[in-house]
Amino acid sequence: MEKDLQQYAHIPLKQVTNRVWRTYSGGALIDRWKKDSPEVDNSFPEEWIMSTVTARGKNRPVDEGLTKVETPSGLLPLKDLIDSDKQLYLGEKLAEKFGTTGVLIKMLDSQERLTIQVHPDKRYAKEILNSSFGKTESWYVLNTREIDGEKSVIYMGFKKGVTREQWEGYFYDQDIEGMLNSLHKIEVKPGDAFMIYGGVPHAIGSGCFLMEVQEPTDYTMRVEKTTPAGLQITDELIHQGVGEKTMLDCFHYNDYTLEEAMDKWKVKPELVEASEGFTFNTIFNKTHTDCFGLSELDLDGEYTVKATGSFYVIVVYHGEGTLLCNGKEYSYAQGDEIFISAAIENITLKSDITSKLLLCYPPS
Ligand SMILES: O=P(O)(O)OC[C@H]1O[C@@H](O)[C@@H](O)[C@@H](O)[C@@H]1O
Repeated sequence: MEKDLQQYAHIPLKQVTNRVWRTYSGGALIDRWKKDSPEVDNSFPEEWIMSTVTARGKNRPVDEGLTKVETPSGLLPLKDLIDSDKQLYLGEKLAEKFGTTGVLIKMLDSQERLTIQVHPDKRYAKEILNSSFGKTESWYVLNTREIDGEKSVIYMGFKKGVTREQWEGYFYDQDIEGMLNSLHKIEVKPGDAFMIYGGVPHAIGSGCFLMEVQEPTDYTMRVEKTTPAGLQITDELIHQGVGEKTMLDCFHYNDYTLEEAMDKWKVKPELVEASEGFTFNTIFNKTHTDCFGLSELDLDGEYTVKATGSFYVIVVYHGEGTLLCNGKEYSYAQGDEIFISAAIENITLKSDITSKLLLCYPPS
């Protein structure tokens, strides 16, 4: 069996749709991107991509969040393939250092504002949650929609002058307006990119469709006990079992002006390479974090992606074409999520329809 599973490290692997339950509603723009109809907003507003992480929700299926990929012998959990030969699938360095992919990728579409929250940094994750990963994350805005006349915004970081004492007061009083007013509110548009480091308070507003590349955990500390739509959040989802006091330690109580916050966390995509048939931009890279990376390839022709020694993931935001891998041609189309294992040498992408391809990378 192990040997059988190893053979799939030499072909591009596409995953099947993998929607995950959350406390907020959304997802219609994920349906649009996937060309699924009808386009509906419901409690499955996230698509988890190449995930070997299970989602933390109350009374949810035990394997929720885990990716299955299409292989010539049917659908198989990505985790089983990787576990059959970590070096082959992940690459030597990752196999040794983490023994897992080290990254989680998501498409997220909010119909309502998400609750105000924070994620652990590595130190908190280790000391409090006994996890070698925190949940530093990144948002690359792909599309926006106005909902009930509200522009698409995000909330990020404490405003200048906000103190821990104030924040704790708002939490114990459940003063949501007080909490929202303590954070910078930023209108977003497609192409905007933000790093959300562990410890930084944040909330995604309604009408945001974004790609999120992040550390591979589902640790979210929520400070709102009722969601904007009125759903009661259980204690477990508020503090992940560590208690409210320790939950409040997860925040970094640093305050910034809006300008400082934007300088720290808003990321400008940078051109790496361009020719007549393609433009290759880096969005998130080593200058922002060593936890993951994201690049964007706009293709109207041909481009060869060079092997890096680690696996990577191609997400087709739009377009259509072929992927040449180990002498064989495969097709790609909008909505595809493709795992390219470390065992695969260079691949060549050729577009039939102008394409936007998002390349997601594991820790460097
Ligand atoms: O707290 P809920 O509504 O479940 O949302 C949790 C979501 O929050 C976002 O800010 C991101 O961190 C997502 O990765 C996460 O899934």
